Amino acid sequence: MTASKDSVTAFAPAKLNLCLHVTGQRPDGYHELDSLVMFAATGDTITATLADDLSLTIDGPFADSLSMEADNLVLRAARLLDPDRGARIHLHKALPVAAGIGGGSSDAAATLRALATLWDMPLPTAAEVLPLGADIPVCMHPGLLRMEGIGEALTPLGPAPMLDIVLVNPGIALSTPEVFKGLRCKDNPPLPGDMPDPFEIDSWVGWLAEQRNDLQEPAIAAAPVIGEVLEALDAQPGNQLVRMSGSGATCFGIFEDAATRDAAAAAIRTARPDWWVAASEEWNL
Ligand SMILES: C[C@](O)(CO)[C@H](O)COP(=O)(O)OP(=O)(O)OC[C@H]1O[C@@H](n2ccc(N)nc2=O)[C@H](O)[C@@H]1O
Ligand SMILES: Nc1ncnc2c1ncn2[C@@H]1O[C@H](COP(=O)(O)OP(=O)(O)OP(=O)(O)O)[C@@H](O)[C@H]1O
Repeated sequence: MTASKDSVTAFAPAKLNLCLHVTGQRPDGYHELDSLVMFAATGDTITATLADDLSLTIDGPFADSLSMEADNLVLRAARLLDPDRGARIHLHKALPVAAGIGGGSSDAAATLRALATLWDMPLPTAAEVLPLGADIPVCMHPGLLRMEGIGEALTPLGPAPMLDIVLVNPGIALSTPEVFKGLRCKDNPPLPGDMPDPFEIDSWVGWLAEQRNDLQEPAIAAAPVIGEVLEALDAQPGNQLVRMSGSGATCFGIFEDAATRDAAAAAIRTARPDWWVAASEEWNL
C-alpha cells in the first residue's frame, strides 16, 4: 500500500482457492466450506483520494464488464466503513469479472484497507464485512489461510510460500449461485488434518493435488470450456497441480519454476489468444 496525506493506493490481488471442499449446506441455503486460500500477484488497483463526496471511476481491460451502478462492491465497502464520509475512488480493473478469483471481493477488501488508512479508522471485523460477500473476510488479510464456515471462519497459516502460477480464464462469466446449485453431493469430506509444512513446497503441493475443488464438476457441466482450460494447463511441462479456483471459470496451474511457468503462459496465449492468461507469483500483504 502506498499513501500520502490525502491519497492511498491499495492492491487487490486475485484470490485462489487452492482446494475447495463443500462439506454441507445451512438451512438458509449457504454452503459450508473447507478451503485453503492464497493470493496471486496479479490483480486490480484501488486509489482513494480525500474528497467531500463518495465517487467511483473505473478503467482497465475489464472496466466495461462493470456498469457504474451504485451497487459496485467498492462503493458498498466504502459505505459500510462510514456512510457519511467522502472519497474519490479509482478502480483499475485488470481481473476478469465473475471469474472465481474474487475480483469484486478483493476490490472491496482493498477499498477498506485504503479508506481505513485515509480516514484513520480501524478495519472492520470478518463478521462486519461478511454481509457484503462470503469471500470478503478472507480477502481482508492476504496470506495463506484456511477458510471454513461460509467464508467467515478463518485460520491464518502465515505467508504463502514462493509459487510459480499461471491463471487462465476462457472469457466466460459464471454465476456463483448457479454453480453451487449444480452440486450433486453437498456433504463431502473436509480437509484431512495432516497438512505438510507449506514451505516444504514439493510435498505440500503433492498433498494439495490429492485435495479437490468440489465446484469443478458442476462448473464444467455449466461451461464445458473449463475442461479445455484444465487440459491446456495440464499439457504444459513442469505443472505440479492444475485446478479450478472458486466457482470458476478461472483455473490455475502451479509450476516447478519460473521458466516452465512463463513457457506455459506463452504457449497457452499463442494457442488461445481469446483467453485471459496471467503468469504470477504468490502475494502476501
Ligand atoms: C465460491 C467462493 O468463491 C469460494 O471462495 C465463495 O464461497 C463465493 O463467495 P462470494 O462470491 O463472495 O459469494 P456471495 O456473494 O456471498 O454469495 C453468492 C451466492 O453464492 C452462494 N454461496 C456463497 C458462499 C457460500 N459459502 N455458499 C453459497 O451457497 C449463495 O447462493 C450466494 O447467494
Ligand atoms: N468491483 C467489482 N469487481 C467485480 N465484480 C463486481 C464488482 N462490484 C460488483 N461486482 C459484481 O459482483 C459479481 C461477482 O464478481 P467477482 O468478480 O467478485 O466474482 P468471482 O470472481 O466469481 O467471485 P468469487 O470468487 O468471490 O465467487 C459480478 O457479477 C459483478 O457484477
